Amino acid sequence: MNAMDPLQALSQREQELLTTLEATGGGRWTWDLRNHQLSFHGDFYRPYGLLELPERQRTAYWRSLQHPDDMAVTAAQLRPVLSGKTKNYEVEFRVRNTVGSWRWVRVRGCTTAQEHRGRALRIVGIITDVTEQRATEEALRASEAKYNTIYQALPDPAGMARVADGCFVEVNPAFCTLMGLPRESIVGHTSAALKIWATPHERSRLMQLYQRHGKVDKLPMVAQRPDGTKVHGLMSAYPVPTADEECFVFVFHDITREQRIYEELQASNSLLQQAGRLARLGVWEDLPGRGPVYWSDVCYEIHGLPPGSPLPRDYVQRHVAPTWHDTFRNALRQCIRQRVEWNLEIEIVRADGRLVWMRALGEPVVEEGRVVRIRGVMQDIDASKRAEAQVREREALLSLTMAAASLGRWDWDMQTGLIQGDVRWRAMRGLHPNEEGASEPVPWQQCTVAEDVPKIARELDRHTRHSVTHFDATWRVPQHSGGMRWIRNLGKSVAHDVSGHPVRMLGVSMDVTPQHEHEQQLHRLAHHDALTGLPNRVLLARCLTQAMEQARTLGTLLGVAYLDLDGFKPVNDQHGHEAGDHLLVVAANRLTHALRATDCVARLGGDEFIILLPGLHSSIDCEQTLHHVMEGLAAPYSLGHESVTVTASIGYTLYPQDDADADTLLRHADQAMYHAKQAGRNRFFQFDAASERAAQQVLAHTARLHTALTQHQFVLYLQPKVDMRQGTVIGAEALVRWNHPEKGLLAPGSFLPQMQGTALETIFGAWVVDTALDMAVTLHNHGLLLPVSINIAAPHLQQADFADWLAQRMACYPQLPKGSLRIEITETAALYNLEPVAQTLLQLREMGVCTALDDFGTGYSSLTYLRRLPLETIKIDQSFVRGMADDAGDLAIVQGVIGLARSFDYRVIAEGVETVAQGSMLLQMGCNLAQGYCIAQAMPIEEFIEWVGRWQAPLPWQQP
Ligand SMILES: Nc1nc2c(ncn2[C@@H]2O[C@H](COP(=O)(O)OP(=O)(O)OP(=O)(O)O)[C@@H](O)[C@H]2O)c(=O)[nH]1
Repeated sequence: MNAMDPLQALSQREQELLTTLEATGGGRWTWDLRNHQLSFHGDFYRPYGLLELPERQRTAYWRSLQHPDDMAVTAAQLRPVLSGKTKNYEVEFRVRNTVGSWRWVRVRGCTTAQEHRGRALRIVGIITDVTEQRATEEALRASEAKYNTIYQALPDPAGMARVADGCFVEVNPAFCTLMGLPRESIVGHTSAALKIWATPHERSRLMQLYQRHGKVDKLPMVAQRPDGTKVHGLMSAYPVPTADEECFVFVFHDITREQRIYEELQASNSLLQQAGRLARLGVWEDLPGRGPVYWSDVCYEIHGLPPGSPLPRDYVQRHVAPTWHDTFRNALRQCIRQRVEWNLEIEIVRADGRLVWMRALGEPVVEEGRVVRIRGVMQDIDASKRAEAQVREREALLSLTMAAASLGRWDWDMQTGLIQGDVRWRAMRGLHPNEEGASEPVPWQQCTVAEDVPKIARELDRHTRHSVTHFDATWRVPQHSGGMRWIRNLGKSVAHDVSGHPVRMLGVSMDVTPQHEHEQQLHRLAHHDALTGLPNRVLLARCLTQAMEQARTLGTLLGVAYLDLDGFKPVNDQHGHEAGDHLLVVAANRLTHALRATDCVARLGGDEFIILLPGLHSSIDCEQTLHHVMEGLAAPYSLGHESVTVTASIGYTLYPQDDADADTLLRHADQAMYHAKQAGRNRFFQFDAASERAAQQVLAHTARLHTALTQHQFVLYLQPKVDMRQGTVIGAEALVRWNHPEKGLLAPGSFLPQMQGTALETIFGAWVVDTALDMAVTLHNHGLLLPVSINIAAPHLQQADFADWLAQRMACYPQLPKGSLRIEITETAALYNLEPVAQTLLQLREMGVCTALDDFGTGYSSLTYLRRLPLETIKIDQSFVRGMADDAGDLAIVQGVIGLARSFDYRVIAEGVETVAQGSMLLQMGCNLAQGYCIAQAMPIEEFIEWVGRWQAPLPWQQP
């Protein structure tokens, strides 16, 4: 190279620099501040149209091209350069080129000349277009901001770490939040130091995979927070190229929530499984054309297969009962073709061959318009199905039974009071099954007659309060035909409200009309007399109780009358029993007609009736009615061609004047009736309380007598019987005395009559016999072979075994010779049936016991007795003996008796001989035997023995 002069070299150098500058696209400028001259060099200024302008216009034009927004910045940058504060100047601003586009230019300048105070005089510089560079920088800045935002806002923990030591280089806020640490505490530390992983093994696993594959993709890892809680996540790590050291960026995707949902799902799935097992509900899945692909354990159990065993390929063939093959296949087919759910109850064949009922439900699973699966549930319903069948069978049986028993069924809504029943129930109501509205519920009150409603309401009320018991009510149901049926209804509550009251009752109805009629008939029979139809004793008792209560309540009198027909027996005897019956029926009718409707007449039996007359005010009221009754009864009764009359004897009493109980009232009326009979019949008597009291006294007296007997207060005295002519003692009559502890010695007249007809009479008789026999023995022992006579009451003698009984008594005294005991029977005593008495007397005679007829002449049947009884002696009654001296009649009787005795060949003895004259008269009439005060009074046996030894007959008797 040739050497150049320095100026040439400098100019060349300048040219080279300018060329270099232009090659980079830049331009050069020079600013002469002294001359305010701005010079532009280079092609750079061409696109701005500057070089085409004359030199002097260029500065202003250039300024006009600048963007107004950048003016202030440009000026601000320039100010310190101009003032000389600084020499270098750099500014970027926008300039519009000739096509109107804004271009960014960077201007750099440097002060090359200054005045002495430092102010710039000349500045030179270059200008380059930096539009592209700024665009690139701007894009980079935007990208950086974008990524930073993502990085910062990323919800997953992320960061960068060194591969070499695992130190964290950068971490995002999510990472800090996860760790609960500030960024500064993390960056620069290793995961091991921070104990980020649940186990050290976690990190080594991560690093191994990273080393092996150069990255890690979604590795499941478990991190832990400083408080020890575990965080499940998926770790991804990628290498990041950095200048100086090998790093990787990582993102840890927190899957705690997913994990929790997964675990919850698993838990609920296991719960579902458990619920399925409990409900015997199995879950299954089928693939179309392939059959089952999944069965839960319950499905296996239902089919009797061990859980987990291979699923049956030919399910229908193997496990669906043949009768259900078509149904089941159709359901599956329709499910696939028409995408419809199905629900079947079918029988399946278990592995052990047993047929069981199963319910199966299926639904199609559609994906991309195609049924890809069928899933569903199955349930073992065998038990309920069989129970259902049993219920159906029972129901059928019940229906059959109910039909056979003609029972109707009903359902009673106790809240609304509506009742609804089946066909038979409706038929009982007289409704036709096809009748319009027949099956509609009706108010229960419409099912019966108004009279029965209160009774049913009471039963309903009772049942409501005690619903454990049955509802049981019988009511009447009117029929269209006009009749009435009796329907019994039995019910049981089946539902209750909160307070336990029944709200619904089910029950049955039965037609009990025949039973009811039968019952009524029985009731009639039980309470009425079959012959007359009048109330009987049972119904009377009820009526009487009611009438008594009514009388008490109303304060009126109740008449209770006892009526017995007079002379009814002869009607029977003469006209026959049927005629008697007819008369009774007519009499009953007459009685009914003679009485008021409120009165009551009942038949006790035979010809006895009771009349109840309520609402009376006095005995006059009662007697007026009874008069009327008697008149009615006394009218003639026609029996066939004949006509008879009967009368009535009535006794009555008035309640509560006679304040007795029902039975006693009847007894009182009966007693009064008895008195009416006694008084001659065809009359009525009111019950007399005074005579009742007297009767009571008799009873009390009898009791006293009984006590006296047991306390040995009775004694036998002996009254001698003598032969007046011979002056000899021929025997003694034992006469009883009561040695009364207070009243002294009482004669038999004061106590024997009260004994008559009572049970005591016989007991007393036994005592008399025993005592008399004792006395006979005593006499015998004293050498006195005298017979002792005792008085025997007719009832005692008439006892069937009297003779045997007496023989037994006498057998106790074997030492007594025959004839030691004699008996005397009073003819006034009623000897009804003479034949047996005659037999007894014959038997006695054989035993050596002779019989005397006492008080002869005072009775009516004396002659009959004499003729028919085997007697030995007759005794002339003392009343005739006492009167024979003054009364021709008595004398005639005495003579007659003596004559009769002679003709019947009886001995005759006179009683009550009180004077020697009477004895003489008797002797004259041919009666030698006598007893009486004139001879001796009755005396104790000791005295008697003594008396016998000293007695002598009065002289007049001894003369022939
Ligand atoms: N025809 C008929 N007679 C009966 C019936 N029941 C009882 N008797 C008879 O009725 C009679 C009633 O006897 P009494 O009352 O002593 O007969 P009476 O002739 O009225 O006598 P007094 O009552 O003493 O006046 C007896 O002969 C019974 O056999 C019956 O149902 N029909």
